[in-house]
Amino acid sequence: MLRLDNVTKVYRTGTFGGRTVTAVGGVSFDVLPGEVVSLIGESGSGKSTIGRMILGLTSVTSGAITVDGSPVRPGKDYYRAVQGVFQDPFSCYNPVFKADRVFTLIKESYFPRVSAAEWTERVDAAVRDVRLNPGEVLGKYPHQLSGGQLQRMLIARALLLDLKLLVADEITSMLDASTRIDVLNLLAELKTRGLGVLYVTHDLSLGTYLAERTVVLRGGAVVEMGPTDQVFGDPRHPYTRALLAAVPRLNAPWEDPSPVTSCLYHDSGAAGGDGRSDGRPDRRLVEAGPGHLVACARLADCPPP
Ligand SMILES: Nc1ncnc2c1ncn2[C@@H]1O[C@H](COP(=O)(O)OP(=O)(O)OP(=O)(O)O)[C@@H](O)[C@H]1O
Repeated sequence: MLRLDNVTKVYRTGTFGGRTVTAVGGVSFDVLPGEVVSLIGESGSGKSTIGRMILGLTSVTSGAITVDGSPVRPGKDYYRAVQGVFQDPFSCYNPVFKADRVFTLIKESYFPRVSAAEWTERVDAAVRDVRLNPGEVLGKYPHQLSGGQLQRMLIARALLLDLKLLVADEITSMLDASTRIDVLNLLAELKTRGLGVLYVTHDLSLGTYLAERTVVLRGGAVVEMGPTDQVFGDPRHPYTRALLAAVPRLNAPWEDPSPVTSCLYHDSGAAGGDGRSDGRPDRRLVEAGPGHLVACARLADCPPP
């Protein structure tokens, strides 16, 4: 199980690192085995930073990320269990080598003692698992394959390991509509194998398609999270409502989301007598229903995280 506990990431910027950007502030959520959780937010909300911290590609400033109770430890053992697939499949392949070199590298690192014949069988099985025909994709250069085929080969590569968690960061945004649905259905199948999937996207409709739970992120903090049907069927935070209102609908003009008339956080008394919290965004989440958590909707009245 993946768990983020009050995770914050502050980047240093500027010529001598004199300025800082809080990309993620006090985020807590988990992803259970066999569950797809979608992490939704607009550009710059901190989604990729969370993915990169889980994959050990950037450090955590404070808080903790654990997988099955162990902290992120970039290295062979960790990547045997935790893998990422990203938006642009072409950037993951060296155009000089055939695309199936991604499988060879996995064999060299993780399974050097597996015989060539057995490895061929395993690769064929993994490629078929992602609904590709080995005869059509193996032995080809990246430019001879489509984005969808390359993306599925990266998922097949992950399946060759003893994977527990897959971070899928905008993996369908460069694919055409039908290939996108194929890849989403594939992710949905992965969860039946007990794999946890963190599906990072800015596209609401894709997130709702396959995720049991949804985490809505804004400005590096969670504004609402819970069962997907609750978050999108009964959105309680104005930002979630605004996101939903912004989804284009055929024959329906765009409407402003309904104005904020109440705030669960303040109205529940969770803010204390003076209406202020200790500034930790996760503390500002209150329960709107079972497992359905909503942040303060009058952020201006609360101290910044
Ligand atoms: N290496 C970095 N150094 C400094 N600031 C960064 C760095 N990476 C990201 N940021 C900043 O952190 C914030 C969150 O960025 P992040 O890429 O995580 O957002 P995102 O939600 O994934 O956006 P997008 O959907 O556009 O990829 C942004 O303000 C971004 O400018």
